[in-house]
Amino acid sequence: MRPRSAADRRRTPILLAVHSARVGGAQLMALDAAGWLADRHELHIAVRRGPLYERFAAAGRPMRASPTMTFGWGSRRRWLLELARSVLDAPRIALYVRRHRIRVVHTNSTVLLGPVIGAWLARVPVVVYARELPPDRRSRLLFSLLGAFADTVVAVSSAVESAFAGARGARVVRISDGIPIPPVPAPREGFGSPLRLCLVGTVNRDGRKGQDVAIDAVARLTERDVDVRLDLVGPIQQETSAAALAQRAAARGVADRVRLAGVSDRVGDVLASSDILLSCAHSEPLGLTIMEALARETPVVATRVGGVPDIVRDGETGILVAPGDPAAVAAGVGELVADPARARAMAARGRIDIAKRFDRTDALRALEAEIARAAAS
Ligand SMILES: CC(=O)N[C@H]1[C@@H](OP(=O)(O)OP(=O)(O)OC[C@H]2O[C@@H](n3ccc(=O)[nH]c3=O)[C@H](O)[C@@H]2O)O[C@H](CO)[C@@H](O)[C@@H]1O
Ligand SMILES: O=P([O-])([O-])O[C@@H]1[C@@H](O)[C@H](O)[C@@H](O)[C@H](O)[C@@H]1O
Repeated sequence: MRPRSAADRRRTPILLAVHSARVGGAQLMALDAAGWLADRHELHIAVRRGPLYERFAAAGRPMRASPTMTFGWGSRRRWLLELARSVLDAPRIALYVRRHRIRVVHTNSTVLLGPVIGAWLARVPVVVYARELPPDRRSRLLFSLLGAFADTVVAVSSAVESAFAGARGARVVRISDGIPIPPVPAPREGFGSPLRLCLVGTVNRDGRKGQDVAIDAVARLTERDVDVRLDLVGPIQQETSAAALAQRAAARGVADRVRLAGVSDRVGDVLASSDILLSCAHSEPLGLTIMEALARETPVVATRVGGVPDIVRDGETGILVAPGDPAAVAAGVGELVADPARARAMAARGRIDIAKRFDRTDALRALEAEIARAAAS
């Protein structure tokens, strides 16, 4: 057997638990962290099957995933069942942790409870990345449990940090997710005709990303004779939700202007070729697509919810509007279109600001430091 080198001894055995392998911000950020941690440590990954599974499995040693909790919908009975399943999974995790001498457990989402209790049972620290906002009382209870069992809670924004304000036990720190900053784009002239809007986000049953509001905003712009197209890009979780959006566009008379594009693995290109990104979320813990748009100097109109004001400086780097208000979204778009030079200047300032505050490497280094801190405790 090869003697362990000094570099090997510095490699900490870490178990990363990921809540799903579907395309979504919390999963993509976990994938990025997995690559970063795997280059520097011994990484084990608990993740279920899904479109991103192979990429996770390539980064670390895969193990069976833990059950998850759902947020904001479903019956009380279902929630209790999920809670019971999560708790019952904890001994399996504890056994794995002991057997593989794991030093830290890291979870990518607050919907995972089993690995947190499992680590506690095995007496190793847990670092929870909190990327959600609790929509109801049950989720707040879940946050209290996480706060009690975790060693460190990493909150992705000030809004998420506030949701852990009363948490007992855990150290709560804020590390916003970061993105790779692309090269400065070629200068663009004015806006396109038709005006190309896009909204990037999952189509799911709770309509959290506000695609409905974006469609209604398109209808209002059309009434004002603005020739506009809207691409709704993102995985479609329920066909019924997608059908409801298509129906809405038809009912507002803008079916030919709205396209449900489905999931894309080239969101950067979509953003770079759009005139304006709309972020119409009703609730948003952070909002990666806003950063991704600004990093490409694509102007942004976004709802003032959750962590979004952490990203967008209203009137300086983008336009913030009230949630659930299509007229306000349309007015925000109108404001940008009326003054393309100002819109470009805002987006250019946005790029500089994003590069300074939301750089991928800075975020990953900060996370690794928290994991190292926990391991040393
Ligand atoms: C409701 C909720 O909990 N939202 C949070 C969640 O994920 P949520 O899944 O809502 O993530 P975001 O909207 O922030 O980001 C989605 C990510 O998926 C990518 N994408 C999207 C569509 C597509 O077709 N292809 C694709 O690759 C986007 O480029 C982006 O990188 O974690 C993010 C990361 O902390 C936070 O910013 C969000 O506030
Ligand atoms: O449901 P799903 O698409 O697997 O996962 C979702 C993620 O995409 C999102 O990033 C997370 O914050 C949500 O709470 C949710 O869990």
